[in-house]
Amino acid sequence: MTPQERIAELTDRLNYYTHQYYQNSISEVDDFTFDQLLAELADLETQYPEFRQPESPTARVGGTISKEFATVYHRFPMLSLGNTYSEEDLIEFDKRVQKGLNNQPYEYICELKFDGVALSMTYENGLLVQGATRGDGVRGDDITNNVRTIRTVPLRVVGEGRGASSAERGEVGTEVGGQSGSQITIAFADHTPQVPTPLPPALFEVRGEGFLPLAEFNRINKEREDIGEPLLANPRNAASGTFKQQDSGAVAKRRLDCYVYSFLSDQDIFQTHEESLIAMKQWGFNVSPTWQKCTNIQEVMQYINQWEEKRFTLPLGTDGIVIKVNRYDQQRELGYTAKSPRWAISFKYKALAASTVLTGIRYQVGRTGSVTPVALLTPVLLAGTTVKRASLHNANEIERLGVRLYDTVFVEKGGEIIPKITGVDLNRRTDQSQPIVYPTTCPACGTPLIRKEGEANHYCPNERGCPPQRQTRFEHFIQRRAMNIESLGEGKIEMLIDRGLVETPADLYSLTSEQLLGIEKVFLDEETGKKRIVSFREKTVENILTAIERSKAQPFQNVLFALGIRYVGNTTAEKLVDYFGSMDAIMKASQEELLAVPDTGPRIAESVVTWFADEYNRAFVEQLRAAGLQFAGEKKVVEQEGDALAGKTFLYTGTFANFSREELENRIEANGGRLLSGISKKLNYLIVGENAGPSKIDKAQKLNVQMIGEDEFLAMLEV
Ligand SMILES: NC(=O)c1ccc[n+]([C@@H]2O[C@H](COP(=O)([O-])OP(=O)(O)OC[C@H]3O[C@@H](n4cnc5c(N)ncnc54)[C@H](O)[C@@H]3O)[C@@H](O)[C@H]2O)c1
Ligand SMILES: [Zn+2]
Repeated sequence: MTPQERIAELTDRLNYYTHQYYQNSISEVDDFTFDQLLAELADLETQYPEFRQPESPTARVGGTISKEFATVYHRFPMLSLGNTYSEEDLIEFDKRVQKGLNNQPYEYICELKFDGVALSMTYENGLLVQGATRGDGVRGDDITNNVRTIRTVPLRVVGEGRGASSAERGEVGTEVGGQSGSQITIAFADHTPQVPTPLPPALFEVRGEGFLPLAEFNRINKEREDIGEPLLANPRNAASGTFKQQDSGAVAKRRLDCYVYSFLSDQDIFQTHEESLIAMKQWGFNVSPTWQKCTNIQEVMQYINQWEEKRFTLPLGTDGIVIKVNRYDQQRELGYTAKSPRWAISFKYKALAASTVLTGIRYQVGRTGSVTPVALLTPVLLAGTTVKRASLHNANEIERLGVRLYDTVFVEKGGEIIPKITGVDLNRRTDQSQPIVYPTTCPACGTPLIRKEGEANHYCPNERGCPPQRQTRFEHFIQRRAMNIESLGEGKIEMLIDRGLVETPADLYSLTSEQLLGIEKVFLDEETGKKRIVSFREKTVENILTAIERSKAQPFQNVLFALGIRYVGNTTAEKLVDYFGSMDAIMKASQEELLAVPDTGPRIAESVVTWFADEYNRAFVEQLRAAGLQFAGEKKVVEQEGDALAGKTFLYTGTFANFSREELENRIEANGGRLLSGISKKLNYLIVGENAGPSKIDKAQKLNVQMIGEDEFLAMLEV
């Protein structure tokens, strides 16, 4: 391949990855590979500037704007950061800074590089007036409504100091619990203000990283697994996808967070970046306490080393550190390239890897029957924890890696809690290695596995008889958000099933204390080899039976969720109850009727109809009814106000001064109108609010749908 061809190829490939990454929140390659290809392209372009493509990714900020949101122009460009993976590069950077500043003294502020989505937030007279994405650096998407859902982003900034927290005072002992099981104590640097904190100016902007906390990411995935939804790939892409959603109600359900790391204003109220970090914290912004001032590059190196492993204890994913020249006048002196500031750089950690032997594979069967292979490894130390397992996702992944049993494999720890296998050390493959034969039958019950068109996972179709599926169906049923009988956890269900006391969760309601008293089982912890005895003593039995009895009062919405219908999570259950009001109405509903429920698509509708069509499931439901569970809820009654909108269909976009989304929907229905879920020829009116989505407006124009404002809508109601 000639350099010219390689340049063209790299440009295309990198632009494609960039599009996938920013537009579709998908990483087709890992960041290290991406950065290497980008560096290769930059090198080639320096050598052969004549072949440089006009759309080269080397001089542009990666993202773009999308049609779903209104476009905003940034007051100050939102740039990228130069990045490096080596100490040598960092020393080079330091030399450039030194030279650029003509050997004046300077200091750095080091921060963690948070792995999420860059956000810009503008405040006017203390109020949050705009939240935007970085976009192409010049223009971004107006996602104000989504940014407002972040609880740690103040909607209003009052200039009073909030007083320093213990972390800011540099006290040791703040606990950060990102990793399951381990609590590490971290000492943060001293962030005591050196100068009095000024009041915030009338107009200013803060920038930060919007992220999905790891705990939240895991919670969401656990829920998705429970109802049979595909899992989110990683916290960064999940955060990016969430910020792009239109429905800020759905965004609010994922508890996003934001660490703020930069301040911009026309007024010079700070001399240094450090002052701004301290002040933003005092004004009520969420500033991570992990930053530190370093007086030379050696101290920067120490900071880097110090955080290499410790960063895994933080509540979010981080992929490196960011080094910034502290003084603003010096930042100005150093200036910018087209893509990034010359006064800052990021140092990215190479993913922490270790090599170990794959000793076996355990195939786990989930509630909805999906089979997931888990790699069993010879224990190895990685980022401060002993790793014995790694995720392998599915059969495709095993094939992609070409991994065999007893191979030496590389395991890496990225942002996720469970490490993953990233490759095979072929040099160390021995005669002992054996191909992995993916099971064709369920490892738990022997039923032949099936694989649905287009799905990566294999399933065990024996929903009823398969022990782990049965077990997890109970776990689903007793969880707090369902029937709330959590006192049955810790192996107790297994014991009841083993004894033949229960077959389905409905059988719980006929348990008696005579049946339970005295049951005992010894559990052996595989990892520690410790024994644990669970026995049903008088007190335990009493607690369990009381909890079962009490669960009969759980609202209908919880009961519907507890049934364990695929794709029917908590939110969907709530919507179904709002719409139909009772179990009988839902059981009778046709696919079409179900589709009329807000946010219910064909996948859910089909799943509900199929589930209730099954006699076994219906018998289960009847048993629950006989036990006295709540089978009806509050149907959301829309009190009719009139019929001014009768026969007319509506859809809305944007936000409104007089109504919330819900109020607007209620008013439409209360006046005889009907809400549609998308723009089609059937739509009569599109109500356009503030920050309306341009793509909806485009489509409405094309289909000649009448667009009205909030006032016109109100006027229609008056008739
Ligand atoms: N895997 C892929 O397919 C793929 C595709 C495109 C880009 N990428 C990744 O994205 C990177 C390019 O993205 P980029 O241009 O956003 O650069 P970047 O992510 O390397 O650096 C800039 C960004 O860092 C973030 N940041 C986090 N903590 C910060 C802090 N304390 N201070 C300042 N900024 C902080 C900000 O969001 C800022 O916009 C590449 O290096 C690559 O790793 C990956
Ligand atoms: Zn099975």
